[in-house]
Amino acid sequence: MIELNRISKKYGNKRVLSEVSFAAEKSQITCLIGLNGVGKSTILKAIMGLTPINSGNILIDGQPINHLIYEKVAFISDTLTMPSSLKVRETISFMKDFYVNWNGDRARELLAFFKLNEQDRIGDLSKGSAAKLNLLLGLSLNADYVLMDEPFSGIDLFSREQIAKVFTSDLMDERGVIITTHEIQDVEHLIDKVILLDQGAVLKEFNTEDMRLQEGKSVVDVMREVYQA
Ligand SMILES: Nc1ncnc2c1ncn2[C@@H]1O[C@H](COP(=O)(O)OP(=O)(O)OP(=O)(O)O)[C@@H](O)[C@H]1O
Repeated sequence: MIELNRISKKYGNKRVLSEVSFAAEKSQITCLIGLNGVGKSTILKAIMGLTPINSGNILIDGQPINHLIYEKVAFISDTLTMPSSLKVRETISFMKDFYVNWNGDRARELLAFFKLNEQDRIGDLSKGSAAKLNLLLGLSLNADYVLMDEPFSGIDLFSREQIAKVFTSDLMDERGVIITTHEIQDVEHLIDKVILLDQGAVLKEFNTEDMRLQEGKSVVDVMREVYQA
């Protein structure tokens, strides 16, 4: 389980996160939702130890963040950070050399599933193909948890459907996933838990199935209630 306990974060004098607490469990997809600038990416970066927090703590399987984080947690940011001159094949080869937990079979599987061409240069990839490659690179790590920042951003309908399919495949089986997205209708049926954020704080947290069964409300219904109140 990834646990955030009352974490707060300031950039300079600007408070971005205020005592944020939630837990994301294995075998579940937890979705962080909030308007632009509410602090979703900052939360993911804090979990990865990429940005220091001012107070609170983060535990991964009961342990504070340590140097083994990259073997336990894969972080798929919203942009592909590989040099544009590299080919897809070279990028995959780089990952294989760099990460001890690289899973070559899974990479080949995803390469075929996304119909990516190994000979294409990163700089020549369309936005959708770059997002798919980014996903491939993150999901080909044998990590217990996957953090995804806006995997659907600016991507066409069919590519979004293809990416959403990966969420229900055995690639995700036991993993704990935390995703941020504005494209809630693409993932509504896939997510287990929602954390609604506003001004750096948790406004509401709920299990999507319980919400449907007990109150007959979709995620969008709850968002309307909460944000338009
Ligand atoms: N390195 C930084 N230095 C200063 N301020 C920052 C930095 N990174 C983010 N911020 C500010 O922190 C706030 C939260 O940013 P963050 O990127 O976490 O929001 P977000 O919810 O992911 O936004 P979006 O939905 O637009 O991706 C914003 O006001 C942003 O301007």
